[in-house]
Amino acid sequence: MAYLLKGVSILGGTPTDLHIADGVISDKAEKGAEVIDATGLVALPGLVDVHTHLREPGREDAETVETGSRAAALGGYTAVCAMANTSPVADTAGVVEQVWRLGREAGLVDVQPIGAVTVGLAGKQMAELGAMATSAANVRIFSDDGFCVADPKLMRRALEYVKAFDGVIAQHAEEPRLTEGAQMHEGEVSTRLGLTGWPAVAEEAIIARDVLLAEHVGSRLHVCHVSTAGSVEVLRQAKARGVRVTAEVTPHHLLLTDELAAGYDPVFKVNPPLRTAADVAALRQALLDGVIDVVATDHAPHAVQDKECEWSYARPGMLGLETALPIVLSVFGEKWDLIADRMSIAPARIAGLAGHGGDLTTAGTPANLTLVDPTARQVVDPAGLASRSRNTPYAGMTLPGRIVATFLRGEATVLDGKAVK
Ligand SMILES: NC(=O)N[C@@H](CC(=O)O)C(=O)O
Repeated sequence: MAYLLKGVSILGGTPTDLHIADGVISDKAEKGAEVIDATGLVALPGLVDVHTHLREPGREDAETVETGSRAAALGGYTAVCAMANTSPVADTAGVVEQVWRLGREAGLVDVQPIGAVTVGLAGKQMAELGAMATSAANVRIFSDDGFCVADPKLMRRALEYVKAFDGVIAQHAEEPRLTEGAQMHEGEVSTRLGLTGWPAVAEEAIIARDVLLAEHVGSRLHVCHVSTAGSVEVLRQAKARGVRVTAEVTPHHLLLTDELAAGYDPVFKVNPPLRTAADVAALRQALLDGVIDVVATDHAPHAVQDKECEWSYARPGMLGLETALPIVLSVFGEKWDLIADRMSIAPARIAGLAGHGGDLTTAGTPANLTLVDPTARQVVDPAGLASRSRNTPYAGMTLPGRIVATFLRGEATVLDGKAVK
């Protein structure tokens, strides 16, 4: 299939014609190419999410690789990294290969499995990292996300181990003793509501420890869902010293605050919790500065019974894939170079996904891209989402930026704002 995107603006530049043929960007017109009128549309390299929960195997009632892939494509993504906290846990070559195969069968985005750091995410014994790395799934990111690798000796060994294949440990930074029973951010609002607090220092202490460990062993560390101003300062100092650390922030931590817990609606319960307006401001600045490298969704679908219940019983987590770009656009405006770097180029580099985050002006680049109408406004309707779950914190909000089309290796996965399959 060949396409001609007529009058498209690549990263907000002067309108031009973009040719796609044989899976790549082409420098010449192809006979019989399907013409898409792209006047007013912006082309971005396909978005890449380094932190997605797809729930398969085990919780197919909340999401499957296929439904999550469809949500991703509709959100402008061409690749997602699937977190390991499935059931069974993705801690063996067998499970990561299963997820990878399901992703290929769905064929809507590249699904790159993340492997667990420890067996069963239990934090006791290192999983078979080497076997996962050399499996067909070619795992490079390892994470116990949902849980912190709290044991410093185990963390050190894991960091050392992945050096052999240029892997990276993605840490869920949460000191477990400091967050026992935690329900929301520890601060004024938690005191007022009488909910047990999750103090900022529980995140900052682990990041501080881990950057020192990564520095000591000369290995790569990635910090998941950074949520506090203090964490930003720890990262800023570590990067200034040359530590090999990268970090992500979620769309929800760039927009929402702990005040939302006041209504006790569990849709706003998430881990790490929503923080204060001062934290939100620091995270925004850190993304602009590059102290935080990427926006990652932490797309965390949950079944109705796990969310529509009492706050303290609800699972933490929010949907993210279908709203990430609109949220980032609403926060930063049309900063296309920033958006392309933080949502595609840098995440592709961190995850080692060659072929994603490429230069759309160069012929031969794999045609992984998305077309956005920045002027369109859409009201978020949970019932209209492609995800199998409904736990979006943005219901009823009007957001800018409609994803019009997405292409994976030159094949449309989304056209006219609708999934092709
Ligand atoms: N981010 C979340 O709030 N939830 C994650 C895991 C976790 O980090 O707790 C999930 O898998 O649901």
